[in-house]
Amino acid sequence: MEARELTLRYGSKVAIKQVSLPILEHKVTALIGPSGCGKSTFLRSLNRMNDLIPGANHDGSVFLDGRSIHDRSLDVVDLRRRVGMVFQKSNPFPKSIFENVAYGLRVGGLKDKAKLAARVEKSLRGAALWDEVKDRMEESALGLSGGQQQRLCIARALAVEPEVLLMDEPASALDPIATAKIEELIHELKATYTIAIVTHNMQQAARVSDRTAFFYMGELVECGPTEQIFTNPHEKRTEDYVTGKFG
Ligand SMILES: Nc1ncnc2c1ncn2[C@@H]1O[C@H](COP(=O)(O)OP(=O)(O)OP(=O)(O)O)[C@@H](O)[C@H]1O
Repeated sequence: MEARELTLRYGSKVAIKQVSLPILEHKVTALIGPSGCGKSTFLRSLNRMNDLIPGANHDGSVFLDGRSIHDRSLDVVDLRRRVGMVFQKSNPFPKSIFENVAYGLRVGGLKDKAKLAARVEKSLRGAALWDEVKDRMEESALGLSGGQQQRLCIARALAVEPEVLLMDEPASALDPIATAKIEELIHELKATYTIAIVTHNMQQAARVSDRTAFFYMGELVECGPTEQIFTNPHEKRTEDYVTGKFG
């Protein structure tokens, strides 16, 4: 995926300004920066989730496989299937574990029970949750722990076989053990998926990402290999942020 000179406004308020940023295939790109700098806005622009916010409007483009995601002939539902999203707070449906993962498949028209079961199992395995839930598939998803619920939401996103996964602070509500599991999972998922992740936690960005993009007041200050951004950034503002001079 690639954003080119993307500007997004809420009404007349500019949230991100002329951001050009590639999200490289099979890599993890971390979006960092102080609160309100536009990280989530940028992330939501990648699958047009901002379209759902009244007054949101944009200039510039986002390309997926070389095609603009704002192309009139593009089906937004299909875009969101290809570019899935996991939110800060896990949001399982008040349904069984099985039905949470099967949901998108049923909406997509898959009815065959054996095929549904196979896809649900594959997705739960992909989200490193299968062993913990395989004997309780009919129980309510709301009975899972916070970390399990978040992995269930990841399984739900994986079930419809996306190409890109957008994660908005997926571990910020979790304890250190559950966080470590999510980070390990992100590492495994990048073999199959392209990932963009917003995180407030710089150690987490350093641990999970290949590339890091630093945003400040709606602008992309710089993006590069994570190690370079943390040890040898080109911009003074990046250095000040990653060394904790401001937050
Ligand atoms: N729905 C909205 N309506 C109006 N303004 C919004 C909306 N969502 C975000 N904003 C504004 O856009 C700017 C960027 O917000 P955004 O949430 O993208 O930043 P962020 O870097 O993700 O922040 P945080 O780290 O605190 O989540 C902020 O000034 C914010 O107040």
